[in-house]
Amino acid sequence: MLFLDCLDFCIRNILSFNGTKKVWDCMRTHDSVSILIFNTSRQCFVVVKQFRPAVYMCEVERHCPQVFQNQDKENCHLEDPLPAVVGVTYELCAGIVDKPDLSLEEVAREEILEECGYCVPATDLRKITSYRSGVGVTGSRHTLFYAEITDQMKTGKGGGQPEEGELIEVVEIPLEDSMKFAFDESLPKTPGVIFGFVWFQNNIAPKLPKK
Ligand SMILES: Nc1nc(=O)c2ncn([C@@H]3O[C@H](COP(=O)(O)OP(=O)(O)O[C@H]4O[C@H](CO)[C@@H](O)[C@H](O)[C@H]4O)[C@@H](O)[C@H]3O)c2[nH]1
Ligand SMILES: [Mg+2]
Repeated sequence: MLFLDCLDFCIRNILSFNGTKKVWDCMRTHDSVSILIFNTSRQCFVVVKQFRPAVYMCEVERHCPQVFQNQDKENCHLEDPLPAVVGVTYELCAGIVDKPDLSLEEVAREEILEECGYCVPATDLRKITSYRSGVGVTGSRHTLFYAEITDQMKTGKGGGQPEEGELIEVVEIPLEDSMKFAFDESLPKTPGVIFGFVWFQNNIAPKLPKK
């Protein structure tokens, strides 16, 4: 495959100084977007809670390492399964970029509507920045947007697309609690939540009207 030949060539170039050959497992994934959503009516962030199978499996391994000792087994059966809640994380509203005819802003707009139920014009989305996510395994590009919403913009319930296996709970985090929330390690969350809340403190909070 051209892609792999090219990668092998690059790696050989980088490492040719000592002749080391590097073998690495990579996964090709879609780029993605996420949105830091702030409700100006009630001064709170809107985030989502989702069950993540990979997070759940890490917790299974932490609690019952013996389950993974026989690596050849394709399906592992747990006699006493951990509750699903150990695999649930707080996240920004987000989505994969899998519709080539839509701009990143349009993908973000669709995700806000599907997952959180707010109708935001794509032109109202402000790009914060983009970065590489999952650099150890995937290396895809992730773009972070900021959106302000009001209660009047709520047109649906959100919750994602159950027919695609999505089960999403919409959660509001009051601005005054957001820094404590961001650094509370007992609440599992993505780096995007922490970065987004800190970005807001530096860029938006100083301009908010004083109460
Ligand atoms: N949510 C989130 N918050 C962040 O802060 C955050 N920071 C990074 N990321 C990364 O963004 C990517 C896309 O996010 P999602 O998994 O939420 O993508 P969706 O398009 O909404 O849904 C898909 O996955 C579903 C299963 O959950 C299926 O059912 C759907 O069919 C399918 O389209 C993921 O790589 C995730 O690592 C975040 N993602
Ligand atoms: Mg999503």
